Amino acid sequence: MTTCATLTARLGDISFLNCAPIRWGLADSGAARQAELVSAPPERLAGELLSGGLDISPVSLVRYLRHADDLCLLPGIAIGSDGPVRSCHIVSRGPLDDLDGRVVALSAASRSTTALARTLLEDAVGVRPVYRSVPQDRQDGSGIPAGAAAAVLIGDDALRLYADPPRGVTVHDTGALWREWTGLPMVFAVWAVRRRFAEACPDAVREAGAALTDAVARARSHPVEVAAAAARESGRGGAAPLGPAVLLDYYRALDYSLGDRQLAAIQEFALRAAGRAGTPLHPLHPSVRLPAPGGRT
Ligand SMILES: C=C(O[C@@H]1C=C(C(=O)O)C=C[C@H]1O)C(=O)O
Repeated sequence: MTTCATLTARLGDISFLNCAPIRWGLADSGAARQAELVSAPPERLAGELLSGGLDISPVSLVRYLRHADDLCLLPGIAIGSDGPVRSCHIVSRGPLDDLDGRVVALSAASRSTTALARTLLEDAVGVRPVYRSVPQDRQDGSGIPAGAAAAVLIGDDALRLYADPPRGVTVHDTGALWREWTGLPMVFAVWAVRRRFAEACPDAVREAGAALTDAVARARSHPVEVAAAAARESGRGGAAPLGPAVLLDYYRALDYSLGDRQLAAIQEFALRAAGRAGTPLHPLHPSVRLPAPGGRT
């Protein structure tokens, strides 16, 4: 049985710096003290959400589009960019049009960027690489594993490569490539709600949605504090810390909104990337609407 209480939804949190502003905003408002926040990489969160261990979580856009029958889209919040995103890349040792027949390593941590990169390489650049899935943490300093000519990677590792590209490696920002090709923003991740939880506890969902959009607004109005907090977070676990200036630029590039342009971009992505994500992608349908208070839509 599902029990409902305000802000007791089990909330996922992507353990990358892309969600540091949201963590900051939830701490600033005090919502973080009430909510149960589970931090993990996006694929682990998707597994937890689909198996019922979480109620609401950010997941890769592809995960949402694949499972749109079981998930609702939380309105008003996403992770995307209108142009360069700085943390979702194809990294290569040569031009992208040299990748025909060569091995491109795809980070197993990503579903959206890997499908986007395949679409860009095959349909915009016009090459047919051979793909190999690799755990992202096995990639070496260049981001490109032995035997591969290029790699697709996301998150903090990708942001580090962007901030300080190794010699001989070119970083191709997939948000920028998608924008050049389609004129549209890209949505990499959305917040999804288990449909059964949304139907049973619409008020808890609305409250969690309000807390998250409020967290984004708070972070947006304190960019310097957010960048400083994220810079401290970036050095945890022995990683080389990123400077606040890099993070300030990163959060300027990231767009946490989900408006009409982003919804149109999701439709376009679902059409263009169909077949590159392993399983069919649902186009957006009325299921994006949350159930109305007191009943189903
Ligand atoms: C901007 C990012 O957004 C993300 C990209 C994802 C993907 O490619 O599947 C999934 C979740 C987000 O973490 C990033 O990870 O750098």
